[in-house]
Amino acid sequence: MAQQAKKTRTRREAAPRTKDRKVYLVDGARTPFLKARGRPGPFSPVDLAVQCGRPLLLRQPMPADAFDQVILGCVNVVSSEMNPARVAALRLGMGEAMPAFTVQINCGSGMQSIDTAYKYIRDGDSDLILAGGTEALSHAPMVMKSEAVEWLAGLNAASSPQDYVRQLAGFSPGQFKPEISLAKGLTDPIAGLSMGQTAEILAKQFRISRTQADEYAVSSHQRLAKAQEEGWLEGEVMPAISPDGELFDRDDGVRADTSVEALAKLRAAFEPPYGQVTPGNSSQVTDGASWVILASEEAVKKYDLKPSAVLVDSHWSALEPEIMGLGPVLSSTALLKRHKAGLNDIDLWEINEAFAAQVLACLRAWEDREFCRVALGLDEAMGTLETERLNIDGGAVAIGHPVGTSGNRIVLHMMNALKRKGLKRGIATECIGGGQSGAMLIEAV
Ligand SMILES: CC(=O)CC(=O)SCCNC(=O)CCNC(=O)[C@H](O)C(C)(C)COP(=O)(O)OP(=O)(O)OC[C@H]1O[C@@H](n2cnc3c(N)ncnc32)[C@H](O)[C@@H]1OP(=O)(O)O
Repeated sequence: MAQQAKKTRTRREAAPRTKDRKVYLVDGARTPFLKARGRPGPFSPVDLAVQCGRPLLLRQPMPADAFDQVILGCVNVVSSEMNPARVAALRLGMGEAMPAFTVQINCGSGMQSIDTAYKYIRDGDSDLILAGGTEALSHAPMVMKSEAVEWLAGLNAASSPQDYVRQLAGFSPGQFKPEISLAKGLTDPIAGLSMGQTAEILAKQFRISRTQADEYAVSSHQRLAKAQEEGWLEGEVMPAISPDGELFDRDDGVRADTSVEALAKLRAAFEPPYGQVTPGNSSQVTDGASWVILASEEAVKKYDLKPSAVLVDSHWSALEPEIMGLGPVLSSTALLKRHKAGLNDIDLWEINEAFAAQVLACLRAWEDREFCRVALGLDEAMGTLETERLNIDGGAVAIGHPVGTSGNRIVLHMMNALKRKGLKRGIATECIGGGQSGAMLIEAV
């Protein structure tokens, strides 16, 4: 355990800041997260961003063109919507003069957009930014194998009938079996492991049992079901209406009636037959978008905004791709150290649930003295994070995980949950495929 943690690295600003302005999280909204059900869903990435962006902008006191820029995270950009940030900004009526750019850092994309906005505002470059994440995993394209592309290129380049016939003779139907880009995208190109296999590694290393992972998954569903029932997601989840008039008003992957017994029957998804990561304890493949509005003190005063929280600090870390799921331990511990806080000094935590076993491994890592000594440079174990502080309204196992969106969703939900419960400090953190991680410290105002 300690061995593989040696190569971890954390990032810190190289130059001293010239300005250090307060950055407010004003408001935000998301779509319901819609499970990908084997065919393209009703919304493209930009459709999703527009569905929740429009009601969010309409409830603000300032006009849509008052923003300085739009930043949007998206992993799987579709070719008809290149630079989805700009397409969304224009479709949202933010004006042709609105600068907008898209960021991609796998599952960190929706959090990276917030962090980039935070730094623009903190450093005095902007006053008001719309930062989001969007992903339509159900639209992930099927791609042709490179052999098929080469064969077609050869056919196209044939300069004589003989050449053409020779090329035709090389035809093999097997070359044309499409690759699903989603499965490819969820496989680490360096480690050659699917994201699910990286969770299997953590489950073994930190001795997470199948039952523990399944219990965690059941609790995620129960917490989300309760939040839906109690209306705690109102204002955060905006209904979406498809072009043919179908209304989507809640995260549709929730299974309120699931049980540990039902989950125990599911087959391992990534390492059958003995693996323990299953469809029931993995994050779901979903479509969804989320936005957060960030503002400087000047913008808050100018438009008489009522911010929910202050974004106090952020941190990014990197580690081996094979154990990418441990990333939250690194990035959030760096924040805790910088702010001289322990795990339970933070009122609420959002750790994105890529996999139940991966979240549990993070909790175990903090309890492991040797891991904390070698990987985190601490004398003692960090301790036990009280689970009633963690993902209090469910996580990606129940809600779903549109990869470019989730980092944004957890910050949005953190700011709303702190407000609802009258609590002060929260950390939102997530693992990132490729072996990275981001964390944000937020304080309610
Ligand atoms: C990428 C980064 O940068 C970092 C990261 O976050 S890594 C994480 C990225 N995301 C992923 O890797 C996605 C992980 N998840 C998956 O790939 C897929 O969900 C999976 C391959 C594990 C399963 O896919 P699937 O087979 O389509 O699952 P799904 O349709 O949800 O479930 C199959 C069946 O299991 C059963 N099931 C699933 N969940 C259940 C539950 N909670 N209770 C009872 N039964 C359940 C049901 O019978 C279900 O069939 P129905 O929906 O028809 O009832």
